[in-house]
This record gives sequence, structure tokens and C-alpha cells, in this order.
Amino acid sequence: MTAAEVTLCFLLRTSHGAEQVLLGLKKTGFGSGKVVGIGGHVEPGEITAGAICREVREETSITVRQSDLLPAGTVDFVFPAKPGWDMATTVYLCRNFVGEARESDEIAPRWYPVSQLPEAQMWADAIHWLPAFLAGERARWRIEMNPDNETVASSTRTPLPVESGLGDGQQKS
Ligand SMILES: Nc1[nH]c(=O)nc2c1ncn2[C@H]1C[C@H](O)[C@@H](COP(=O)(O)OP(=O)(O)OP(=O)(O)O)O1
Repeated sequence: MTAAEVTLCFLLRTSHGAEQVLLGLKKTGFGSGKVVGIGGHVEPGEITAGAICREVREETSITVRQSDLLPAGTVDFVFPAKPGWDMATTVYLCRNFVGEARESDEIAPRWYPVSQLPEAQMWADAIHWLPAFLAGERARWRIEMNPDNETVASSTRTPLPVESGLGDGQQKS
């Protein structure tokens, strides 16, 4: 089964001298009840950068321009006991955006200090890859889950060269 194409964007800001990242409590669907990154599925006909701008706006009311997206890498989430959940994720950071985060039907967004991520409320794998992306590392990650679909069986990281474009302009057919 082919992994679903999804995308995540981590908005960053500095508040009172501390760096913060926008995450959100997922209220519906996949990962409901967890604190997750902002994002979702790339729809047919969309490029990944267009999809993430749409998802950020739908989920948080914040406007992000494609030209302000900073490609960070990818995460392949692999669920061997549930292959239908496999996702190929393109990850962006963004420091330039317009608007205030507002709750949507899907997500209750909240700013967290980068140094104090809400690890216990997130997917167990997030602490493997998220701090590295937030520290500016660019990489391709592969996360394989255990049969419980919750705990991590393995995580592997392949560094990306700084100039890599990550195929941002590719259109999904
Ligand atoms: N193991 C995992 N750890 C993690 O932190 N995020 C994961 C994950 N597996 C999947 N995700 C993320 C990637 C993706 O952004 C999200 C699932 O996409 P969506 O939020 O779009 O799902 P939904 O089906 O609820 O919504 P729609 O796409 O609107 O139908 O879950």
C-alpha cells in the first residue's frame, strides 16, 4: 500500500526572548486527543507547499506564503500492523506569517516553548525527530511503529545537504 502524502509546518516565533513553536490539540480524526503538528493531506492537484499553506489557514486561521516556507526534510511514518496509516510527510518551518492562531473544528492551536515540548501529549515518535527539525537540522527520517501503533520500534535519520530542494514544486497526480 502506498503511503499517504501529508505535510506539516512548524511556525516559530520569539516571545519574551524564548523561542516558541505552534502545535495543536487534534480534536477530530487521526491522532485525535494528541498534541500534533499543524498540517494534513496533500490533495490531488496540489503541490506540497500549496497544501501546507491551505492546511495552516484552515486549522489555525494563520496565513503563510509559499515563499516563506523553509523546507526542513521529511518523515516517513510506518505502521507495519496498519499499513493504511503509513504517511510520507514533508516538513517545513516558517518564521514569517500573518495573523493570530485561532481554534478550528480540527485543531486547538497553542504556542509552546521549543525547550519544553509537551512530550507526554504527543505521538511517542515526535521527540525523536521534532527537536532536531526545530534546531535547524535538515534530514529525512523514517519512523517505524511497534504493533501497538503507538510506541516506536525504530527511528533512522539521513542528513540532507543544505541546498536540497526536497521536490517542493512537485504536483500530486
Ligand atoms: N506517528 C506520527 N507522529 C506524529 O507526530 N504525527 C503523525 C504520525 N503519523 C501521522 N502523523 C501526522 C501527519 C499528518 O499531518 C497527520 C494526519 O493527517 P490529518 O491531520 O490530515 O488527518 P485527518 O485524517 O484527521 O484529516 P484530513 O486530512 O483533513 O482528512 O498526522
